[in-house]
Amino acid sequence: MKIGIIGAGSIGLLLGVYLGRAHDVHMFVRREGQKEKLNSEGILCDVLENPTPVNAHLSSEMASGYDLWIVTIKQHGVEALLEQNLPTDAPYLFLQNGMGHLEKLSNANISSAVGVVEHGALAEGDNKVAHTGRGNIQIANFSHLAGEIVSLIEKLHTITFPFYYRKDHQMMLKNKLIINTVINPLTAVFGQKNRCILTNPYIQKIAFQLCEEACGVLDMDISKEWSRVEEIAGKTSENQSSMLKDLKEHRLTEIDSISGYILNQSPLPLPCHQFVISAIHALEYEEGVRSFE
Ligand SMILES: NC(=O)C1=CN([C@@H]2O[C@H](COP(=O)(O)OP(=O)(O)OC[C@H]3O[C@@H](n4cnc5c(N)ncnc54)[C@H](OP(=O)(O)O)[C@@H]3O)[C@@H](O)[C@H]2O)C=CC1
Ligand SMILES: CC(C)(CO)C(=O)C(=O)O
Repeated sequence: MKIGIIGAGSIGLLLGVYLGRAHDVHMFVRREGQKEKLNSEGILCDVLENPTPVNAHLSSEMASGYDLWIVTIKQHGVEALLEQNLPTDAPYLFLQNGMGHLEKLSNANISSAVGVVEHGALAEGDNKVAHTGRGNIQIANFSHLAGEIVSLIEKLHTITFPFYYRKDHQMMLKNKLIINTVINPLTAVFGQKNRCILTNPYIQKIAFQLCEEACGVLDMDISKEWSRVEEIAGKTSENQSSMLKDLKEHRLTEIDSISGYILNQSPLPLPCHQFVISAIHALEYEEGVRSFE
């Protein structure tokens, strides 16, 4: 397949390095320097022997003639991307954490699928990625893709880099959202690795309260979801969450489309969510990436 990947950060590079071994992969980036590096050196990954050659372009150069677009930019960039004049002859796969993008997608004139990434990845420069946690990517139809999605997944799937089909996009994204709304803000506020959810009883207590609030809003079973939070915190215990990494690298976090999404869905006040959102905004302010509104 001819695949366009929009965004070459941690997840974009990870997809590029694996998919580029079997497909004609084109990376769409916004910096000329990154484009040149990708074109001349390909993508390197710590667990793969050779670099994967790819073609790179500026994202302003997106054109028709592709079989699939994969969007790996952060949530807060999705709106601006959708305002571009996007090619409409191929489907789009959106891999963002959170659920803030769904409303924007339902108003866009494109066929789309949404997915959750259960790999850990860390960009180490413009064309290098560390594959820090092996997992899979789950995909569900969002709009106008009904039968097509299964054959897309069959083409993308390999044993070393698996893709799976999920029937219900809401359930898939809600499961991931609960994990992110509990683990991400707490690890970022306290500057701790994911294991703190299990090893620090004070943090664990707040984590459980966040989980309870989120389950109430999303109508999920607290005991099942809490067990999943514990399981993921255990499996990723040595990871720094993406929110903690964003703050350390002086970038805006995805707090508004993760925890903010849950708060906005709730008819009742959610004190723990309200607090962690304000705390992350305060940390973003200290990093110089948020102004006071
Ligand atoms: N990293 C991980 O392990 C996981 C991440 N996710 C999710 O995946 C998504 C991507 O995360 P991640 O890869 O970590 O994020 P990164 O910040 O590492 O990468 C995002 C990339 O998008 C680029 N970008 C932004 N806007 C545009 C644009 N308009 N055109 C082209 N490129 C653009 C940025 O470019 P520039 O460098 O120029 O700023 C950056 O390289 C997020 O929603 C995250 O929550 C989910 C699970 C795990
Ligand atoms: C699962 C988890 C919490 C792993 O770090 C993640 O998705 C993230 O950091 O965004």
